[in-house]
Amino acid sequence: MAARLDEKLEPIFQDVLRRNPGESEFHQAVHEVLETLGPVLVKYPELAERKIIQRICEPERQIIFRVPWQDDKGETHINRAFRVEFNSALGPYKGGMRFHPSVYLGIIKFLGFEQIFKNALTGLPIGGGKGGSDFDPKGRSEDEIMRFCQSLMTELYRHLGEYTDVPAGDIGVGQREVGFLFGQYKRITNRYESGVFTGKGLSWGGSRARKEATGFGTVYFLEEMLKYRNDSLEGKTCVVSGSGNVAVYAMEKIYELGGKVIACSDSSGIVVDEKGIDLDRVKRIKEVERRRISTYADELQHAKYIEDGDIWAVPCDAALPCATQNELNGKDAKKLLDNGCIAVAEGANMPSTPEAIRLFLESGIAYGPGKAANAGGVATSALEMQQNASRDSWTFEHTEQRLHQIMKNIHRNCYETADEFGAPGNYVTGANIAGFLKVSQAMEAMGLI
Ligand SMILES: NC(=O)C1=CN([C@@H]2O[C@H](COP(=O)(O)OP(=O)(O)OC[C@H]3O[C@@H](n4cnc5c(N)ncnc54)[C@H](O)[C@@H]3O)[C@@H](O)[C@H]2O)C=CC1
Ligand SMILES: O=C(O)CCC(=O)C(=O)O
Repeated sequence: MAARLDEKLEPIFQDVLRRNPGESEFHQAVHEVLETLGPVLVKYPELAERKIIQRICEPERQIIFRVPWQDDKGETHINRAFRVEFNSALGPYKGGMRFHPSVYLGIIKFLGFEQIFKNALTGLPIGGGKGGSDFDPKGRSEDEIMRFCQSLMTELYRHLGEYTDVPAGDIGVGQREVGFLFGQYKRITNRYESGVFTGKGLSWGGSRARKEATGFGTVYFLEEMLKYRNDSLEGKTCVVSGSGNVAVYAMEKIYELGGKVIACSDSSGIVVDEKGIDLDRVKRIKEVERRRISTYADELQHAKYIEDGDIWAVPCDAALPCATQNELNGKDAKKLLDNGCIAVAEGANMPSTPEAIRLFLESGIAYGPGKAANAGGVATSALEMQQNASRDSWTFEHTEQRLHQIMKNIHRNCYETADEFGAPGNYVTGANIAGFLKVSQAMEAMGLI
């Protein structure tokens, strides 16, 4: 675990450890936020008296339930699912659902905790929540996935609602799964409540640019960080981990803004293509055929596939971790810095370990933490909710323009807040404090909640 906290914050963290045993990812996420809040308590001592931090660290509600389902052979399986409704001071709980075998309460809690601050930074009326299951979709047929989603929603529906809790996708949950989940919600409740889910298909209430939003937003954030340093993405070499929803559209926007992507990955290995990753090929392999990224190198002789390879060892100007938590550790950070990397923008949630973050901050490179850099996805989800509420459907251009402006605002807010609290250029401090102040002010106004 990272450095000791200041004397007011350390007991709060010790309490989080005691109350949430074994949830290491949640501890990590809380510690990272507490590390930056010292100057806030100096400026606003009343927040400490009213235990606002302790309240924010405790979810408003945690739902854990059984999901029984049958595979194609008739065999019964039991999975566990979660929805952590963390904080609703700013709006209905909002955050994705993750299907991955590694999912347990500690992962959903870390994601829900991050979501509180991220959603506050968007400036839109959304609280923080997250959900998921230890179900592994890999190798499952479409029918099996549908049955699993229907069983999960048969329990979860009673906790959702457009004014209560609004899920979306995350790892292992894309538009197909959102369709199965939303369909079962509609069937059970007998309500076409479009705003209860985001990431929907365009013909049934989805928003244009939502699919692209997280990746595009991450690159807009990167562009802003570079612009503030009188630099740009033009001609920059980038590596992007993952090849899922966030990674694919981050790559697309990098190309649009004049950069070049030379490596991407999946959970089996990495692909390096010095000529520039062929994005149409990646989209076909991943979005249509749902195959491994190694297929890329099978098809293109000049590209290199390295099983279990280390993407952060590929020299680059900018690195975009877009796969999963703790995928970039201290050694990786050192490799990136030694190879001349000047910027890191996180498309994934908490992809860098505390040691990696420390090295990035000490080096003075442009480092954009996930809760700021990847907020474009959830922001566009909130725009989807706006369109649903007004029975409207915006153009791609209009929605993307809104997304772009939101990312510029988030960047400026983080930058200026970091400055104000004595940490110029430190977007971790800026994002945590700006998000925290917005949520705590709303909580204060509502009394002891
Ligand atoms: N989808 C969204 O709108 C948002 C997603 N995120 C975050 O972005 C990251 C990626 O999410 P999506 O692209 O939506 O998911 P996805 O399921 O579309 O893609 C995930 C990618 O990460 C790789 N991956 C997953 N687990 C891995 C592991 N243990 N080791 C190595 N690679 C692994 C997968 O092979 C895949 O390429 C996650 O951290 C998620 O929480 C953050 C904000 C919004
Ligand atoms: O669009 C959403 O509601 C959720 C996006 C998400 O899960 C995230 O920001 O990590």
